[in-house]
Amino acid sequence: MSTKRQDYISWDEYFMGVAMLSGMRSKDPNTQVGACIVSDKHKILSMGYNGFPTGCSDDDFPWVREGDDNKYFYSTHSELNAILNYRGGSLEGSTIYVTLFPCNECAKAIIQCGIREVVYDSDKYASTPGVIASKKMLRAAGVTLRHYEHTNREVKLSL
Ligand SMILES: O=c1ccn([C@H]2C[C@H](O)[C@@H](COP(=O)(O)O)O2)c(=O)[nH]1
Ligand SMILES: [Zn+2]
Repeated sequence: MSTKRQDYISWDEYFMGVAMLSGMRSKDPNTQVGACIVSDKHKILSMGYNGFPTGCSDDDFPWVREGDDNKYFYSTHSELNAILNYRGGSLEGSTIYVTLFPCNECAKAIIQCGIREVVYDSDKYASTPGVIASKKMLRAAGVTLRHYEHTNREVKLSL
C-alpha cells in the first residue's frame, strides 16, 4: 500500500512557481515577469525574465517608463529570453508558463518556435491594443490559452 505524501504541489503550481521565482530576478521596478518553458513530458526546458541584453548594464541603462530614453527600447521580455536561452533544439509542442500575458511581439516568437500552449497569470494589459493583437494571433495559430488558477497554497522558502 502506498504511503506517499498527499500535499505535494501540482505540475501547474510547480511550473508557475518557477516562472514566478524567475520573475523575482527582474530589475524592472514596475513589472517583473517570469517565464518557464516545459516539454510535453513535464520537463523544464528553459526559463527567463525581463531584463536588458547582455552588456547593457542594469545600472547604466534606464528603467524609467517615459521620455526619449526609456526601458521599452532596451528590455528583453521574459518569454523571448526563455526562448533564446534554450539551447536544446526544438521547442515544438511545448508549453510556456508566464506571469503576465505575452505582448504581441512575444506572441510572434511563441508561435514561430512552435510553443502550443500559454499558461498565464496576470492579464493586466488585456485592454491594450498589443495584447488584443497578441490574443488574435495566438488564437489564429491554434495556440491554447489557459489562465492559471491560483490555489492559494503558500510556499515558504528560506533563502
Ligand atoms: O510580453 C511581455 C510584456 C512585457 N514584459 C515586460 C517588459 C517590461 O519590462 C515590463 C512591463 O513594464 P510596464 O511598466 O508594466 O509597462 O514587462 C515582458 O516581459 N513580457
Ligand atoms: Zn513581450
